[in-house]
Amino acid sequence: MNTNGIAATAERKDLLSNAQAENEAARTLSKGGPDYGVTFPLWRAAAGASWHDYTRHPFVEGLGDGTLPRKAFMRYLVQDYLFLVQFSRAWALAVTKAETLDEMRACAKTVHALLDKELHLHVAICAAEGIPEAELFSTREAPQNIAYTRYVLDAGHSGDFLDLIAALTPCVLGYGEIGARLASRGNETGYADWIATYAASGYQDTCRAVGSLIDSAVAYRLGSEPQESPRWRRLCNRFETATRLEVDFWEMGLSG
Ligand SMILES: Cc1ncc(C[n+]2csc(CCO)c2C)c(N)n1
Repeated sequence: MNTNGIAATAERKDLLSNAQAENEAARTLSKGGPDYGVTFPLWRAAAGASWHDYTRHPFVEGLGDGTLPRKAFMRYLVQDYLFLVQFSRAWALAVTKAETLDEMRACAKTVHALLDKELHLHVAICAAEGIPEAELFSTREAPQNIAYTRYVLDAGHSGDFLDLIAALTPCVLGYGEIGARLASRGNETGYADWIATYAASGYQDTCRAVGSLIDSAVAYRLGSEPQESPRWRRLCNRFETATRLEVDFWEMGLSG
């Protein structure tokens, strides 16, 4: 093959991969979002309109088109710092509720990522706005923040690993879905860094890893037909309740 032939093949491959990427995006949209495994899409479908209210909330749309007032974003971000502190505790609880070493490792990794990466992002943005970390830590928690984080912790304390994971899932995978969708619109907004954090391939990989953790945890405890288990409905309820608490969290950002 001459060099032109090689170039033409490379170009065709590019065209093909673009077409594949577009097909993938179209399939993703028609399904209501990325799958991240097999359990998550079932829980998402069972949550019905609540999932839409969470992932298409006006706060989210404002991030996407840049119309979200900075004051609302900062109110959200300061509360989110406190939220992440409680979520680190919840993932640490998941380490103690785990039943396999792989589960323990996956949850411990998330605790580490939260404490050593995600929290720093919030601290850096707040520092740039003149809010020091000590002030963040001593801010009063909003009732919506208390309701959500303590609901998740209670799901873990009163239930088993699956109860806790079902309550943790909307947070992790919902942000993956929101980030991917907002980034695919390609708007240049003041919130591009926030969007890029969750659209990044690193975070999308995390979402797939968490999706696979959920699938294995469900199969390990409920077998190959989990939807037949008497526990299935309760897990769907946990997922939906956490989803509704995410909606309230966005509302808190817009209030005041
Ligand atoms: C209200 C609220 N919900 C979800 C997230 C996203 N999030 C929370 S913890 C975590 C990492 C793994 O658990 C991610 C991505 C957030 N920051 N704030």
